[in-house]
Amino acid sequence: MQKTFKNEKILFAEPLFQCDGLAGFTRSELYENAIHRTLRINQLKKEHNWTQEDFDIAIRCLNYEVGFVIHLSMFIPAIERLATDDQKAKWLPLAESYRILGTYAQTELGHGTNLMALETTATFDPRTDEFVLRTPQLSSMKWWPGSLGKTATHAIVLAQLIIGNKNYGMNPFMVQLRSLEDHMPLPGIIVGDIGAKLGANSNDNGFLILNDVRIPRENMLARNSKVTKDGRYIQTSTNKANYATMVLVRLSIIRWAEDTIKNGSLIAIRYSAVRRQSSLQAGGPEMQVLDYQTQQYKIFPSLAASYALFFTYEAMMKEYEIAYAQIMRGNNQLLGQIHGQLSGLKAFASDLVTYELEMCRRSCGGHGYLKASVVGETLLHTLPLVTVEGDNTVMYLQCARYLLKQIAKALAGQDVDEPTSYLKKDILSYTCPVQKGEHCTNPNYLLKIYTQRAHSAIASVARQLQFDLESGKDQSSAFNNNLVSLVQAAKAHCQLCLMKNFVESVSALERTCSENLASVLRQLCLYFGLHGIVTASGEFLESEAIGLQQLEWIKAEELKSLAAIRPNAVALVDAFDLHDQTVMSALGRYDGNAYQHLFEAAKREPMNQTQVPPAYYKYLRDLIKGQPLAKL
Ligand SMILES: CCCCCCCCCCC/C=C/C(=O)SCCNC(=O)CCNC(=O)[C@H](O)C(C)(C)COP(=O)(O)OP(=O)(O)OC[C@H]1O[C@@H](n2cnc3c(N)ncnc32)[C@H](O)[C@@H]1OP(=O)(O)O
Ligand SMILES: Cc1cc2nc3c(=O)[nH]c(=O)nc-3n(C[C@H](O)[C@H](O)[C@H](O)COP(=O)(O)OP(=O)(O)OC[C@H]3O[C@@H](n4cnc5c(N)ncnc54)[C@H](O)[C@@H]3O)c2cc1C
Repeated sequence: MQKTFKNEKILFAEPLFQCDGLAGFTRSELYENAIHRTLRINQLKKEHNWTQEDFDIAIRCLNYEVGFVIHLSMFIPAIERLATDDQKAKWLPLAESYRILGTYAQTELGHGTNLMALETTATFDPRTDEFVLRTPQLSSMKWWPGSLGKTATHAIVLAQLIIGNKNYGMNPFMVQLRSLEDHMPLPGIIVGDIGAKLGANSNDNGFLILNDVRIPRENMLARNSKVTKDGRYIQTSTNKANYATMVLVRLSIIRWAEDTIKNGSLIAIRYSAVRRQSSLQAGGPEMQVLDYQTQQYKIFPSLAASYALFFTYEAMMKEYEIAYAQIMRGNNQLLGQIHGQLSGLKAFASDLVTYELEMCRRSCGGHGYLKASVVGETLLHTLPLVTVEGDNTVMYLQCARYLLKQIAKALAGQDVDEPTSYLKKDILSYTCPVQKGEHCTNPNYLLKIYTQRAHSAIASVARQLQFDLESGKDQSSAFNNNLVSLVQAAKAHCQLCLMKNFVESVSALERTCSENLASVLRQLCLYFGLHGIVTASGEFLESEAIGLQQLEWIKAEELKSLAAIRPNAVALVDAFDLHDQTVMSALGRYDGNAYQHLFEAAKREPMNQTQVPPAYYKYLRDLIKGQPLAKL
């Protein structure tokens, strides 16, 4: 599942990467430890001639609990996508050698989603051939960018370009924030950390106020648009190309989601295999909780999601690479497709894993509430994925916007993109392929059902929008009246994408892998499809992709699938090939000794380093001895 990291032994031989001790760290210690880790991984990369992929896998092995995440995942990619060749030649070597440390400063205190309303300005001053950057009011200050608080020496600042009295919209500007001599903020720069978060507290997300900060004209990243010395704005590519960095990160978030749900399902399944509790026969032996149908119903969806997201990430990475190669050659034909696809799938993947991680946590009972189980920590670290790189609702709406354009093309008899080719079909010619119970065991039949449900959802909201417009509603009112249905249509399309990628990937694999493995993967794919229909049965019925009889057969087959998966459940999470130090969980260790590891973790608890707590001498002693308490 994860390209086996041949360097795992090297990495985890070092105490720095042994994760048990992170509990109890202060924010400053977490921050420092994260920086130390990234720089040490960089040294290991050089010492052992690791590839960039090895470097990336090492970071994933540490659950991204490293420093410079935005420098690596946004600042450098933004230079690669938004800078001219000359600017790349200047800035990339500095960034790649960590001589400058960067962030991507787009979100403001007052705006994150609505980029058109960003308040930071970059005003061209022809007298000095400079831009003057300012955050004009409180709500304008940059707020959230990772590494901005205490680390970044430079920021790619997204600001409204002003020339004369005209606003040319959001453009990217390279701004130095701190001295490279003493790390002090430069004149006009007020910068700091925005404070503790629910998780990811090793990251110094920060705020930035710009008080008339002057930068040279050549600091505007000018691949897609530039300003001439005499103040003319020249656009060399669509301004949507300035959004390219976000598209890449949305792809990375799908893999981040895959990594977190693999951790969660591994912890839940391994613990459920060793935990014995209660028995079905009076006086009988206690059962492995993994044998309870309800426990399987709780956690097998996370197992199936792990594989579904793995296959979808692999497929979308290929789709992105094709699109990006064309875009970097100036051909934006696939820009809309890749934006629409990745907006929706980033939202769907992060929604899916945050829900399933909570189910994994709950499945561990009381121990799921201990930090040492790590499943709760994993959820806390995953929660931002529903917001970062675009709030999920807004991302679904971007996907829906793309789907509306595609169905309009389909209905006009024009070509449509491959991911939406199903919209060309005649929706009325559909017949549910499941005409008897055993048909539910055919993933291809289920795929047809997903296709019809998605097609129906998109067609239905398109019709409703058209009806609202023809009834006299203006565009924005018609849209706002249908936002919920638009989100629903986007989710239907995304769930179809996951199912399609799962079915096609297993079909390709079975041509080369053993029949045993093929049969296990087919079973998991079938379960993923059945469960997805059951959990959204209302929409599948509403779309007439299935009827009540089919739903009855599908529900029965889903429960049978649980029992079929049970014998392979532990092997399927072992197949993730995750090191204990990656999972870090006392409940999910490969040796299965959950109770011993829980107790070891408890013994490491700082409060247990002394038998009698300081509070005894302050409060408890007199209380217990019946002595009057001093004034508190
Ligand atoms: C080493 C470690 C690895 C770790 C890997 C993971 C790291 C994760 C770290 C994450 C840290 C977090 C970073 C951030 O959050 S950065 C800030 C992210 N912010 C956003 O995403 C803002 C969301 N808002 C928007 O994108 C836009 O405001 C929005 C799309 C909602 C609206 O755009 P706009 O205002 O321009 O208006 P329209 O909707 O009309 O769109 C106009 C046209 O532009 C097209 N479009 C929009 N976005 C894109 C895009 N990204 N790419 C391409 N095209 C885009 C849109 O389709 C419209 O086109 P048409 O006119 O043809 O329809
Ligand atoms: C951990 C973390 C790290 C981050 N790192 C960075 C970074 O490095 N760089 C950076 O620039 N930013 C960063 N961000 C900011 C992030 O990109 C924004 O928070 C995100 O884009 C959401 O925008 P917002 O916060 O303004 O939410 P809002 O858009 O204000 O969302 C509030 C509510 O309004 C709804 N809403 C908003 N617009 C619409 C609409 N058009 N239609 C329907 N509903 C709508 C949303 O669905 C949501 O329910 C980070 C955020 C977090 C949490």
